[in-house]
Amino acid sequence: MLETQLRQQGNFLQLSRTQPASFTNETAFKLENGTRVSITSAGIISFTPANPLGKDIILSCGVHGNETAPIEICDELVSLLLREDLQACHRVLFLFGNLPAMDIGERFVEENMNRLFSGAHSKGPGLVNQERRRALELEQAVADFYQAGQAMGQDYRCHYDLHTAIRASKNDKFAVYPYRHGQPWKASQLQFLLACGVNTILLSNGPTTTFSYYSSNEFGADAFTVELGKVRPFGANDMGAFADVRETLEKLICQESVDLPPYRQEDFHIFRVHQVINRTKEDFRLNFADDVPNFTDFPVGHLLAEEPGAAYRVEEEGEAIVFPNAKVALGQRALLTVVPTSIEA
Ligand SMILES: O=C(O)CCC(=O)N[C@@H](CCC(=O)O)C(=O)O
Ligand SMILES: [Zn+2]
Repeated sequence: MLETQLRQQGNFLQLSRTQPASFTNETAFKLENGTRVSITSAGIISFTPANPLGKDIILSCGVHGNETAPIEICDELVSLLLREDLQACHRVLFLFGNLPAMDIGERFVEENMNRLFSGAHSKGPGLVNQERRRALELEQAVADFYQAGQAMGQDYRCHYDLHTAIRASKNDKFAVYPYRHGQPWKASQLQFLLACGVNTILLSNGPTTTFSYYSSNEFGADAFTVELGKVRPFGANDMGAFADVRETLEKLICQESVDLPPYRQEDFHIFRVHQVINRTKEDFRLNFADDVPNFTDFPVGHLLAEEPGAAYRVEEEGEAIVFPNAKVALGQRALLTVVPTSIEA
């Protein structure tokens, strides 16, 4: 009954949100084209072709519940795969992160899930809320998926964690490249992101508790947090703005390889993280307006933010702001600053 509904209607996300208990026990079945479908929990579904080619691909979305465009993109891809209008040739795992936050149209219910990976979910008070328990469940889904792939001889891992930003951005689509502990940044990955319409890259300067860093650091996956424009409610996204990313993800899943032109530095805006400014006091203030877009730069010495006992100023030429949010929980990142840089091709 569940299987028939999924195969005919492809409505996995809708069922996950409205009847999560249907997926308490694993649901597994084979499509006519030989692909094995496995659902291990609400919002967690994988597709394994009969003869998978070498890539183990993870696409996650909705780690923040109000970031709807990526959820709509993944929902459509899952639906097409279930109805066999698309056929995967690589293994692919889709993770719809924070289902309860989607229902209330908020970034999170109790706690920002994208600060809870790499074990942070179990630190401090422990697994006390649904975001913490879900972060653990998502980590386990990633580990199980990649370990099963390894046992099958799969030889490549990637994870694109799809988001949208709270503010408008001067560069509308951008990606955060998690810290690689001295390993080289990969130009081929930047070419893939460019094909998705993402021409702006932030190179992280240290470990974080984000989902993309978890997959990169613990499983050697090519992993990114990908920001696909600005947050809008379900149904309010101009899906035409996501045609490139939608098409390129389809190629990633359904073609042996994605044809990409050689890397050209001039196609990109590349930044490295310079300052990570955390809110440590209740009275934390940003010194610019709410509608100042991401990637706006300020003159050296300009006061960016302050709280009792601390003033944060621009330190380098071209230093620009990203992800400003004065309302984050105490101890969390309230602002990143970035400076232009380049990578060796
Ligand atoms: O626009 C914002 O302020 C936040 C958008 C967002 O959710 N960004 C991610 C980035 C994660 C990373 O640094 O890799 C986040 O803040 O979790
Ligand atoms: Zn987000």
